[in-house]
Amino acid sequence: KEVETQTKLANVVVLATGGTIAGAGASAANSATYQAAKVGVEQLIAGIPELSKLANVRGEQVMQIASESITNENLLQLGRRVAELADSKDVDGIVITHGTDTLEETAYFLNLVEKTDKPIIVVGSMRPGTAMSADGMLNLYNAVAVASSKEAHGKGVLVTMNDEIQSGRDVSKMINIKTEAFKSAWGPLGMVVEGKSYWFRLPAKRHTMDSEFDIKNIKSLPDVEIAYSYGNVSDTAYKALAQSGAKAIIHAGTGNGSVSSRVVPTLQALRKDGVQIIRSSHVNAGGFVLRNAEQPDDKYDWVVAHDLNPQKARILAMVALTKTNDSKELQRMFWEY
Ligand SMILES: NC(=O)C[C@H](N)C(=O)O
Repeated sequence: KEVETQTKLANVVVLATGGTIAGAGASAANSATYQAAKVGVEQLIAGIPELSKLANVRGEQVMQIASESITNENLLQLGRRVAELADSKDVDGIVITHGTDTLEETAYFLNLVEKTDKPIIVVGSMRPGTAMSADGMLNLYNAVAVASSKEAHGKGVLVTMNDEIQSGRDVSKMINIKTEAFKSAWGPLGMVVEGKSYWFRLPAKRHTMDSEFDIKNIKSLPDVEIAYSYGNVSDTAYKALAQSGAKAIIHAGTGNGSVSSRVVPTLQALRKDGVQIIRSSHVNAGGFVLRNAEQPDDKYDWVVAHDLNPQKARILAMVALTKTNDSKELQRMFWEY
């Protein structure tokens, strides 16, 4: 009987990339002072014997870095490995352990470019495994639970943090000191409790199987940079980014992606020179940027990022620019993804 249940378990691969979930501190009291990316994937898996009841789990160490240091090359490397595994009939679900600083970027990237309906779950932790009340163990357990479930198929790339199942597209790190750190302006898709998932809503935006992007066709990612806005902002950063070769600049604007009158002429000129200008918002709980509100985007030929925060807008812009440099097409993509 036991053998029978064993064979029915899903095959889940844990791709480890580093982060605090693989972090280690000097003492159990060190919840914030520690080194990220120290513990290997085998040790992470071995630390949760209960995983073997959920799935046949094996690990692969893809990289071992703190996620603030992730590069476009790292993203492509990870994306390609995920695609290979998703193509394998021996793999039912994929979990990626990741630092939380750029977790939302990687999750959104994979959501755009992986052509599979198999579950892909990105997970991290806010405290290292050596700390009191470390959250990584349960987050990873929940990730494997969702990755091995039938219900997670076709829902795009997901993130399991703090018992919630979030869409990789929507979720963002909102605070860096609480375990309740990851939120979406539009709410979680579901919850995981004791290894079982409970679903409440579905993602509405195009993703994975329904996406026009495919990691297999992406050789490299173009340079897209972000410039932050605030009172008394100057145009220095925008000019410097364009000069260094940025194909698009994400304007991390105030409010509705508004642009200071000191910066508008520079952004108009940069657009004339061929740089795509994409207006997003850095407001805390989630921006909502509309075309021709605050600025005449039609007239200036700018694009709006709608509800994507600046770092997510950078991801979509890079992926989109591998297909087109037409601002109308870019705008369509920003509405659809
Ligand atoms: N909580 C974390 O994972 C933060 C860490 N700096 C990282 O992103 O790798």
